[in-house]
Amino acid sequence: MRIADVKQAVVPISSAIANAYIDFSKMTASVVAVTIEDGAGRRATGYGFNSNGRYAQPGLLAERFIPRLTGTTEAEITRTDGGLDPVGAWAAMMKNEKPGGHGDRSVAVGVLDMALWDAAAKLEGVPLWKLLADRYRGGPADETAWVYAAGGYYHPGKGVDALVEEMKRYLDMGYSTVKMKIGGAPGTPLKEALAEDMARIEAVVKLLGGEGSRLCVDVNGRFGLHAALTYAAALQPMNLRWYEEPLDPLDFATHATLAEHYLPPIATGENLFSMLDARNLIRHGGLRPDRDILQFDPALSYGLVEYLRTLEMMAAHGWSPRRCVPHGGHQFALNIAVGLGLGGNESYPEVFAPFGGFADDTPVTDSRIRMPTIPGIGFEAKSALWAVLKDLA
Ligand SMILES: O=C([O-])CC(=O)C(=O)O
Ligand SMILES: [Mg+2]
Repeated sequence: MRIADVKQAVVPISSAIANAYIDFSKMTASVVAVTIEDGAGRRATGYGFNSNGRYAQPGLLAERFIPRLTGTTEAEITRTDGGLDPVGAWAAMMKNEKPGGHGDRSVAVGVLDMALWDAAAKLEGVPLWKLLADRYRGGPADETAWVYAAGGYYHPGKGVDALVEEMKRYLDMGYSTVKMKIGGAPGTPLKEALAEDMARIEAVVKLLGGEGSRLCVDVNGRFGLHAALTYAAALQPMNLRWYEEPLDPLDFATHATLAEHYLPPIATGENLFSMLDARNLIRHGGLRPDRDILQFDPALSYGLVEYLRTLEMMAAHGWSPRRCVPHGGHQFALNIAVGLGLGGNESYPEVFAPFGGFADDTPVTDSRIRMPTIPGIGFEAKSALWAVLKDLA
């Protein structure tokens, strides 16, 4: 195995939407193409990108991670069975990086890691979900994955009617569970903000036939403990599917306090970027392995090599992989969900195109989706995304 070529580019992933913490008017993503030669005359190009919510990392890629990857030896990136070894590539990329302080470096490594797994599966001629089930699960992959429609963003002039219309479109597409943003009126007195959000939530729950268990709400880390508890008291009787990122993602003790007072599921983790951060959440966040949801996004958090460590850590703490529903709505996490038996995956039917969304011709039925069978992650089967990636290599 030899790294023949690595290309990178920065592309916009911007739109006029906002959550409670940021707007996406200037959001960018890094995309990479990594070409591998296997020494037996076969070549494969894998592609990677960094999900949404963190910006493109061209400097880190150009200065540190691409040179380390192209400088790897055959032995470092070849498995004993002859296949490409993303684990060895990961170790080479992380040489001379101190522990802790993950920041944006986990994004740069995650982009390259995605491309390496895409290439590894292509070299073996199998879809990534199958390669993962074969290498790490020792059993068949799941036949379908549970997916839910994430949206409900703030948008200038968007009122309750437009929110309900949006959610109705998701139901018409085959999703039965949806997610909306809340907590997006900072500066408004808490009582008024809560009243406004409860009107938005109740309108969507009404559309869902009164079933709160089909709605997730996402605060994007905006609340402090007082606001989180005030909302929790109002939300608890609605029995929502989950209450997401109510608090700062790294404030573990405060999560533990909230979890003592809010009984239905809490979801968090999309802004934790390493196995060690995830372990701190499990150790100190007071989350409950029988109901809470972990949303680590492999594309933002050092890739699948690190995600495998996170799953191992979870197992050691009594957490099933079914508690994981990754953030990001991308095909990489969907392959991981099906191949490794996670609880499902996020989906963005109307935002973050073309990086969000799955292969063409894989319709969602009852909030479940099937995988394409082409080799790799399946980017070539998603025409809008392939149009962005294909000229990179
Ligand atoms: O709005 C965002 O940053 C995305 C997000 O939280 C999610 O998909 O859960
Ligand atoms: Mg979120």
